[in-house]
Amino acid sequence: MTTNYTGNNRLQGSLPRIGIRPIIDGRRGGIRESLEDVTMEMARATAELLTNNLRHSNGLPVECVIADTCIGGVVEAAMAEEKFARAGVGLTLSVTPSWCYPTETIDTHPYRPKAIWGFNGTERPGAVYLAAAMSAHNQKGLPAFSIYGRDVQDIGDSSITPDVQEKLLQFARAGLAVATMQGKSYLSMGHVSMGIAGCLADESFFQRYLGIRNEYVDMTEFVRRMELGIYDREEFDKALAWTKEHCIEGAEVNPEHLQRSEQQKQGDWETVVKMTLIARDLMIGNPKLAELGFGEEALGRNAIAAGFQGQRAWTDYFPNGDFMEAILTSSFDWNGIREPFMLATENDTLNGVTMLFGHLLTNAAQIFADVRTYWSPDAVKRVTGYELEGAALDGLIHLINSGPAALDATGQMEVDGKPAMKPFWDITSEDAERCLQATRWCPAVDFFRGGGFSTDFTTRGGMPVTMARLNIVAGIGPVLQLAEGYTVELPEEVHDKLDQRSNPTWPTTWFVPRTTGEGLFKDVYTVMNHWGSNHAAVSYGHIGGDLITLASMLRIPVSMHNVPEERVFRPSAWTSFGGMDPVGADYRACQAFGPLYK
Ligand SMILES: C[C@H](O)[C@@H](O)[C@@H](O)C(=O)CO
Ligand SMILES: [Mn+2]
Repeated sequence: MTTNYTGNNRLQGSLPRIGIRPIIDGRRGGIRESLEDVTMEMARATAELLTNNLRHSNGLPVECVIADTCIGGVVEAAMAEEKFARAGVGLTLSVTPSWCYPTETIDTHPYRPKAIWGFNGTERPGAVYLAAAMSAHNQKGLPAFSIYGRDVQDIGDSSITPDVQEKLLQFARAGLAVATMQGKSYLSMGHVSMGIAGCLADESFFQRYLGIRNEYVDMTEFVRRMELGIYDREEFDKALAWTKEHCIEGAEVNPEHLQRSEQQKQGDWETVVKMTLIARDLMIGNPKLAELGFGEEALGRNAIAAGFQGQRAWTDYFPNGDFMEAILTSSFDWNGIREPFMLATENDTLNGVTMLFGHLLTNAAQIFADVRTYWSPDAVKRVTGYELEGAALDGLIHLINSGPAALDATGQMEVDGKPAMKPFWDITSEDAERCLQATRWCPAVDFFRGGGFSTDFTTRGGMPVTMARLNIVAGIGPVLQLAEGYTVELPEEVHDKLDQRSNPTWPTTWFVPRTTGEGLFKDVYTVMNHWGSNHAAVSYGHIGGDLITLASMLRIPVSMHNVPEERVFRPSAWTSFGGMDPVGADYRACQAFGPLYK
């Protein structure tokens, strides 16, 4: 399989760059001159760190743009701003080892994420500037992130200490996510699925918090395109052949009278492959369609995320979207290894956004899941006779989407010998093949009268993951909740007994959140009992700190998390909203500053 960088970067809009702003004491005749080199070196070192450690989710390198001069006053600040505007800078990092003049030099862009690294060296009062600049940002209502290393360094020491590196990268990952979403679309294919409120696209939320435009297409568009052949028919032939070779049919669990004939199933395979091509083309377009005479369709909808309603209007008659959603959210298909798409089942727009957050922060595929069942140790013992042990000692949560999930979630890829979900550029064709081999495609069950093929696999245990969900609550607006934890594996016969009670043809991830013995993380049951929706998006790694940083940039409060304090990184202003009560301060700050794009 080849690695294919053309994935989703047919999206319009430049990939955001990071602006680096070297700030300096403007006094010439000695002071400024003595600082020029060391300040510009800080900028170069910062740019090198970011470029070497960050990539856009489509695999392209993240570029930094350094101001042409050190910024000692308002004119040089304006010159830098002009350069950044031309270069598509979406977030800025100011760096300085010395005292400078805050209101003359800070980044006053109204919504662009911004941070300042004040060098901890006492030859010059860099930290004094940092605090004064933060005070200016806070007085002006332009929240900014403060980065200050713990140990004093000698002036001229151009190394970036690990604690500063961590903060610079955490800020940059979240800031890139904010900037990447701006100006893109969320495409609803269909509308509300079975009364799920998350399907209601809250345009005010998308526009004012994310800068994302809502686009809509009726599901009949799939019928039009299939019947009129508005898809790349050569690719279809290639895709169908690949599907027949790599997608192994699984158990037929339907009763006789509901089973579809072999002929029907062959037709269903063709339909679901076409649906996959069409959904992708609807999201990001396809120049091949223009060659077929369909210029408008070739453009797509510039969708960085989308949802497919599926149930029930479509699935009561046509094959369901499980294959389409599973393949598109995976990091590979018949064209090779590529960036996964963010495609929400049942068009749950809020879970789709949560998937998008996780994807932009990790660059990996995301799991869409129903949060279906909490299994207590007693219940597992009663039903299976098995005593839960190890990480599952306190019980476990059955995450199982109603049919599809990214094949990356099989956990067949590894990092350092452990199950993982990797950015597509680190995935090998052997990884992809193992994921496919660990998956069975089972004829759809009775919920889906029109047939289709659901994604049956069980995630390997031992993977660090973060479960999250964006909710919208009247009177507050968007609220994020998250739980870091691990996947766990049950003995096969135990899993089968529990799985058979649910829907054994669907994808299972057994999840145990990290609990603290108190509050919302008192125990596993409490986490499930306070989950705000039927769905969750699951990312690889413990990314709760990054999600908290991202949420603060978007002014979205976090209602529930189990992230240790040292990984919680928000703008310095949050402290003034009651740093002794961080959760309340978060709510008060988000309320006070309001949506990022107002
Ligand atoms: C098949 C069922 O209708 C499921 O799709 C339904 O229970 C859900 O997934 C609800 O989120
Ligand atoms: Mn669901």
